[in-house]
Amino acid sequence: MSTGTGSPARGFFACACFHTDNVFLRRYGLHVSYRDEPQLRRDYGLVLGDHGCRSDEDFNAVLEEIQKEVQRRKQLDHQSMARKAIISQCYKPKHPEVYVLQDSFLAPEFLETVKYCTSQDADLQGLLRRIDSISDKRIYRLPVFTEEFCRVFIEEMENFEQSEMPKGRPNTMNNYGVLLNELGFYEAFITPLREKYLQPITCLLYPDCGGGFLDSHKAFLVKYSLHEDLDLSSHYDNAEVTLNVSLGKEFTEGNLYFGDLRQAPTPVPKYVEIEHVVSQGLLHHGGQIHGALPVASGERWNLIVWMRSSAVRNQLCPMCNKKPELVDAEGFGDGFTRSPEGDMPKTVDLCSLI
Ligand SMILES: O=C(O)CCC(=O)C(=O)O
Ligand SMILES: [Fe+2]
Repeated sequence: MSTGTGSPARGFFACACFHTDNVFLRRYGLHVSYRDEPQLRRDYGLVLGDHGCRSDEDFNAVLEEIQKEVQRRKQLDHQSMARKAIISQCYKPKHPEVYVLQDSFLAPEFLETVKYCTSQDADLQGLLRRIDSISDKRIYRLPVFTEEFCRVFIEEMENFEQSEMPKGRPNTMNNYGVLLNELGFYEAFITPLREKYLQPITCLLYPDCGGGFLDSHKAFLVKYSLHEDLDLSSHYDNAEVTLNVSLGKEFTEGNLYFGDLRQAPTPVPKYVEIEHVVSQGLLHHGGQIHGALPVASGERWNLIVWMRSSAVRNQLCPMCNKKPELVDAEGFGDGFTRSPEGDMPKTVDLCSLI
């Protein structure tokens, strides 16, 4: 199902768990699932207590936070589409040219790597000679954009931020940043970036996790500064493969850290800390537990592309670990499709990483 032609995405769904699972409680830095109050007390009473939620008042505040978040999620698609319509009618871009991906935005080394990956004799060993393997966790660093493109792209995002346009937030954990779908960046930028440039690379790096069968994404910018979000709690992405590109501007600290795969947590996780290199990107498995340390000064902007493979996630929703219960959604939804039983591509060996 390609949308590389610029036609809107069709036939994608979300999983019903979006309305119940992985609700982030900011003040305790915890993710919880919620069905009703007795279930919350039963499943999380102890761990909430350990995190300082002790009085009835604390517990009621938690309940209120969860109900507000669930309500927000129920209205999310509708509100996002409404914002997108207003933005497409009323927003005046400062740099309209950045909305259509050009080779000139991309680092020459990245273009070379893509060229290699699309050549007939490309293999993993050859690719690994061209990109940096950062740890044994299958995290890789590679140049992606030119520095000039990063500068202009952030300028465009700041122009949007300073405009009167309605703005959503990237996810429960990031309060600042930009949802690229609402700004109209998918059709001519993110979709071709995924299909034409990233997939040849991820196909070699993550063949066991749908890296060769990516068919949708969620893309956004995150922003950290002393007056806004400082850091990001530990989490895994709703993605098979994630691209995280450092765009600038000037900042200190704010390193990323990576632990185990969500499917294989060890009793004492070993973390690897990774610095940002402006204009370079990291590719990692979406299920790798990770977070970001606080920035100490300046402003940090990163482009995040959560890439999804329906062939993989139709079997098991990564957020609830069950067969997905499909619910209608706008656009790419959360990347699930209603596939006839057994249409999984033969070569995808369902993330057998346990
Ligand atoms: O802060 C970052 O660069 C990482 C963001 C991230 O992991 C996410 O939004 O999923
Ligand atoms: Fe993440």
